[in-house]
Amino acid sequence: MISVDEARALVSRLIEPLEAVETHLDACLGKVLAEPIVADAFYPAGDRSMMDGYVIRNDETPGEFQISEVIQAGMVPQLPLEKGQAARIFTGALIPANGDRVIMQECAEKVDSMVKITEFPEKDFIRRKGGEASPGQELLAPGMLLGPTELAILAQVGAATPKVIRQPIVRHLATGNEIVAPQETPAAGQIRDTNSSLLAALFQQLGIEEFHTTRCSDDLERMIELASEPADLLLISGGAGAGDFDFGAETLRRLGFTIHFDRVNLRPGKPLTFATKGRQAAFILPGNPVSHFVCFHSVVKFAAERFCGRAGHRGFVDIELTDADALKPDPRETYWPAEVTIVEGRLQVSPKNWSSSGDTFSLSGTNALVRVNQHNPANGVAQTLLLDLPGIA
Ligand SMILES: Nc1nc2c(c(=O)[nH]1)N[C@H]1C(S)=C(S)[C@@H](COP(=O)(O)OP(=O)(O)OC[C@H]3O[C@@H](n4cnc5c(N)ncnc54)[C@H](O)[C@@H]3O)O[C@H]1N2
Ligand code: MOO
Repeated sequence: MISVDEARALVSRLIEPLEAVETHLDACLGKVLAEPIVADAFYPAGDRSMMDGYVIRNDETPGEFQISEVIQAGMVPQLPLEKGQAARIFTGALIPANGDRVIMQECAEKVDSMVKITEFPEKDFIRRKGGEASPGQELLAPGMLLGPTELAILAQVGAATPKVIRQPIVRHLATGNEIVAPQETPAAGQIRDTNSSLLAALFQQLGIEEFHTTRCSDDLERMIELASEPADLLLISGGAGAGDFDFGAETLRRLGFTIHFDRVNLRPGKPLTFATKGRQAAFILPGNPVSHFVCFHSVVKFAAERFCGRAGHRGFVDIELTDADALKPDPRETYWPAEVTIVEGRLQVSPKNWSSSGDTFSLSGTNALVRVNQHNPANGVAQTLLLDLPGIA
């Protein structure tokens, strides 16, 4: 049985980021840049006013100035400033030739075609040509995760179809004769399928658009047929164990996958299985929903991130624990569902009360996992994996 860290190391070694594809800017949020982005020009392209006001020369003293022209943002100034002149200017407009400083309109008084300026502030209120970037300067490096601010930068330099790493196509099979759709009423012995909704939402949260899910009975031939559909990442829910009707591993073997591990020192989620075939990867996730949640956050998410070219951090942070007795240690490394809240300006983590890995209800409000080794965390502080930030809607 391997550790979670060993499982992640194998996943990292065996999964390669997918190829780069030109993608429209509107579809780039959450994707990883595959090329350097450089400035296509000087930014700003010319000296620009930072204020609405009047632009004058440097060799002036306070007094009255003749207004030479009106320069709106988007216009090209027509007249060089002569001594004794001021041009009316607006925020973002180009500074005319000989213009050295902008006086805010609050410090000026316009009288007909003249403007009276009694005082010159120290600051010139001009954004200088090339002050923010010069042509060819690298602004975004390959490998960068594109968030809203990076999209603004791409837009500014006209990179409307940057190359980003393609996202994986994820195919999910929820297996089991006992599972029925959420809108159905289960007959005796049946249960509603919760894992498909859970995984679909987790991949949606990850920003992965192509998540295809199908329910399937414990029927090896049917599982092979469905698992042969095109996918970069194949997920089989249930059938991870060694029971007579656990066909997950056999499905993968029959499709030519190599199984790299089928047991992880993880609670819940011990029978988590990982396999690859060429550049394809597959997991069999133990059927219980809490196991699904934990397997996703400890290993499966990391695999999806690798495909996307993301770094896949797993930053445990030490957080004050409210109820250490609720944590029941086990020989396996446990990832305990928990809720982090902000109490009087500090983070606190409260373990959820879960009785078995089938207890979906105990996951309500979970936004963190607490790592519990052989013993309960000492000194009231728990190693906590934040899945979401508390207090952010
Ligand atoms: N003799 C042993 N039995 C079991 C062992 C073991 O070591 N020896 N390990 C246990 C552990 S730990 C786990 S975890 C499970 C793994 O089971 P499987 O992955 O084979 O999953 P299933 O048996 O198919 O299902 C387990 C459980 O989850 C329910 N389930 C399945 N699919 C769904 C779904 N889509 N939505 C909601 N619930 C689902 C299923 O009905 C079962 O109750 O094996 C233990 N047994
Ligand atoms: O590994 Mo199982 O997921 O504990 O129930």
